[in-house]
Amino acid sequence: MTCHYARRYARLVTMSLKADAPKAPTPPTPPEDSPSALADVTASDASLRRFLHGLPGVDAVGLEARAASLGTRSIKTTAKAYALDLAISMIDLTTLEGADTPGKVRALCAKGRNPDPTDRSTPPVAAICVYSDLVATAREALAGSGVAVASVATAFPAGRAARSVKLADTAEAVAAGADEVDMVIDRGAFLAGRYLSVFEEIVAVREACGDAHLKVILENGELATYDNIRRASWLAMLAGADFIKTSTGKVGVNATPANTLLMLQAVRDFRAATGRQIGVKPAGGIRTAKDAVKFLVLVNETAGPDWLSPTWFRFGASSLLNDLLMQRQKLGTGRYSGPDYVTVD
Ligand SMILES: O=C[C@H](O)COP(=O)(O)O
Repeated sequence: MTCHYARRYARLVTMSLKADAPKAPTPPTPPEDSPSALADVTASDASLRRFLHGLPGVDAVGLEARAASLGTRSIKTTAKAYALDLAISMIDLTTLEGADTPGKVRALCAKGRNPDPTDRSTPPVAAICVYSDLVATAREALAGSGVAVASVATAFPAGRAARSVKLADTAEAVAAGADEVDMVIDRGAFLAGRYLSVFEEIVAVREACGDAHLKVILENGELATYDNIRRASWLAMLAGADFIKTSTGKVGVNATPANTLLMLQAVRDFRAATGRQIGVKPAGGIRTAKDAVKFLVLVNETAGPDWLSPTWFRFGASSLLNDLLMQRQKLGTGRYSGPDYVTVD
C-alpha cells in the first residue's frame, strides 16, 4: 500500500467515525480504484501493518458511553413485537459442547425450524450452528426448512492446529452440507503482529468454503484492546469475510455492546470505502430478549437499517431463543406461560 492510500483510507475512516448518526441506507459507489487500493494494502506484511496501524485509535471511554446510552433506549410495544420476531429470525441457534449427540442436534433443529409449535406465526431461526462432525445430521433434520446449517471449523475454539488441518476441517464441513462456516482467527499470530499470516489463512479458508458463507471469529476477549478489535475487523473484511463475529462463546469476555458497536462501525466504514457490505455476529452470553433488543438498537443507530435483517446480522446464542419466546408469548397474551412452555436445552 502506498502512503497515499494509507492516508486516504485513514481519512475516510476518520471522517465516517466522527458522525454518530447512521449512514444513508443506500450503498455508496465504491472508489473507482478500490480493487487496486485494497490489493496494495495486502501486498506485504509491512503494508498491511502500516494500514492497520494507520486506522484511527479507538476512544474507549466514548465507545463504552455510546454503547451504554444506546442501551437505555426504550421501544414501543408495536416495535417490540417486531423486534422480538426479528431477533428470533436472526439467531444462529447453537450447540458447541463436547457432549453433543446427533439426538441433541436433531432436537435443536426441530426447535429452530418451528420454535413455538403452539403459534405457527413464530418465525424460524436463521441457522443451526454445530461442530463439523454433526453437520450431516443437521442438514438432514433441516431439509426443506430454509434454516441454514452453520459449522464451526478451523480447530474451533482455540484455532491451534496446522493450516492443513484447518482447511481439511473446513472442506469436510462444506462437503457434509454446511451453508455457513464460522472460523476462528489465529490470535497468536495476530497478537505477535504477523498480520499477513492471519490474512492469508482467512483467504485460504475462504477458498475452501466454496459457495458457503464465511464468518470470521475475532475472539475479542483475547485481543486485549479495542484498537486490536478494529484492526482485526478490517483484516478479516479485507481477506473476504462475509461476516465478522465477536467471539467463540468459550472465553471470559464474549459479545459486549461496546465491542459489537465497534465492529458495526467497521462494517459501516468498510462499505463506505469499498461498496461491499459485511455482516456482524455477536456471540456468547446473549441470553435475554432485553439484551437482544439493545443489540438491535445498536445495529440501527450505528450501521443503519440496511443491517437489520438475518442476511446482515446474527446472534450466536444457545439459550436466547427461550427468553424471546417467553417475551413473545407475554406480549400476545399478557402473561407468561408455565415453565413447560419452552424446552430446556
Ligand atoms: O456462538 C455461540 C456461542 O457459543 C453460544 O454462546 P451462549 O451459550 O453463551 O449463548
